[in-house]
Amino acid sequence: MYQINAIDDFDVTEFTDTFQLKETTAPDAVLVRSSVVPDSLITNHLLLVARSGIGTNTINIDACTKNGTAVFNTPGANANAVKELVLQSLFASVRPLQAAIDATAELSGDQLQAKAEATRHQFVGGELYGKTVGIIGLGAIGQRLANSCYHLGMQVIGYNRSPKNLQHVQQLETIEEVLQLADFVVLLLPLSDGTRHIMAAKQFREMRENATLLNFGRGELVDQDALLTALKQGQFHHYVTDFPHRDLQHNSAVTILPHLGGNTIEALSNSANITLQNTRDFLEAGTIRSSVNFPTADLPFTSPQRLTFFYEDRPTFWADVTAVLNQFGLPILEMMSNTRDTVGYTIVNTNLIEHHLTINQRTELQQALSALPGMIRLRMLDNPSELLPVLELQP
Ligand SMILES: NC(=O)C1=CN([C@@H]2O[C@H](COP(=O)(O)OP(=O)(O)OC[C@H]3O[C@@H](n4cnc5c(N)ncnc54)[C@H](O)[C@@H]3O)[C@@H](O)[C@H]2O)C=CC1
Ligand SMILES: O=C(O)CCC(=O)C(=O)O
Repeated sequence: MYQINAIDDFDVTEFTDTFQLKETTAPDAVLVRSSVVPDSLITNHLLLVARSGIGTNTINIDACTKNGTAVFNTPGANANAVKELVLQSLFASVRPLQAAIDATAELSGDQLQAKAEATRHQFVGGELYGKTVGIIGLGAIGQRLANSCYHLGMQVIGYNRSPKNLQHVQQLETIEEVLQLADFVVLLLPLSDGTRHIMAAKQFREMRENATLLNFGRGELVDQDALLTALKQGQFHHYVTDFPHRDLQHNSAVTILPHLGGNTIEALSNSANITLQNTRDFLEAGTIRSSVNFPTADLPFTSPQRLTFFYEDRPTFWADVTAVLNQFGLPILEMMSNTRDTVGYTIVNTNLIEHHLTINQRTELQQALSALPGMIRLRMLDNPSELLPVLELQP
């Protein structure tokens, strides 16, 4: 039974046949929402970290890769939720609804309707129709947002590192070009070394005075000191962020939400289900779907055992593995292999029993494979399927 450390809340009721939750310091797997995964949990035991959500900036991916720990996320699972919150924030940017609601609640006595209507001049809003929205980051959320804004009658411009094949968005070559034209700038980028402070003093100078910047990507995409200076100097009008920071509080030019983008019943349930399924499939079968550091690999588990290899990709690696398997007389019944950047991942379906491997030989096989240069993590898995006959190893 695998030991899982759930840093945030997860309902694992349906998965208790494979794993149990335990607050151990050396878990086999970590489940996490947006909390930081401490490096201390990245021990030899740690097979995977599963992030319920898309952003993996709270996980030390490099350390996980070196440790042979797969990191999973849930691309697209909360994209609609974030899109809808950005739309809600765009509408809230042009119509002062909350102030109008609060003021109306304060009114009392007779002739309420007449009194309320007399306040309307204070709450005149604007319209999104015909305005220009600039979307920076045209991934799962950005694309959905672009379509919705187009259908609201907005001019939609955008920027993505690699241009996308999209209808309804005029893609520009630089962020600065977007900033010069947009009434609303929406940040929907992941946080990485390449995107940290992607909005800094130089970029704020390019923005329109009436513009609103909406940051639903990550707080650190914005250089906060430069942002506060730019707002003070009136370089742009308003900042809406989903990422609270105390230096942003009590500033009438800033609206702060408590990281609500993916916080809908639907998105939370989509993300958690995918996370738990990814976790079970990897623990039981070594299957890799939507990992940010392992290559994708999905091979039906049709054999009594399988071996999985995560390794530094080098030309003779596979010849070395085959030589060891031959030495132990082990067949490769089926295999699937894939690479990503400098690493590779291979699943080999095999049969240790039919080939009369004793428990000792099984250990020797594991040791010989683990010792191959470049091997980061080797796993030997028994088929969990109840349909296969129960196999007994000879002592
Ligand atoms: N506020 C919230 O609750 C949520 C925030 N997010 C944030 O939004 C980000 C985007 O989410 P998705 O659209 O689902 O991810 P995605 O991976 O589908 O899209 C990200 C896009 O950014 C582009 N990109 C990456 N680096 C870039 C750069 N340096 N310059 C320009 N473009 C670049 C990629 O090519 C991709 O098209 C997440 O990484 C996360 O940080 C995501 C979900 C919820
Ligand atoms: O709602 C959450 O837990 C996190 C959403 C988010 O920021 C993401 O998916 O990257």
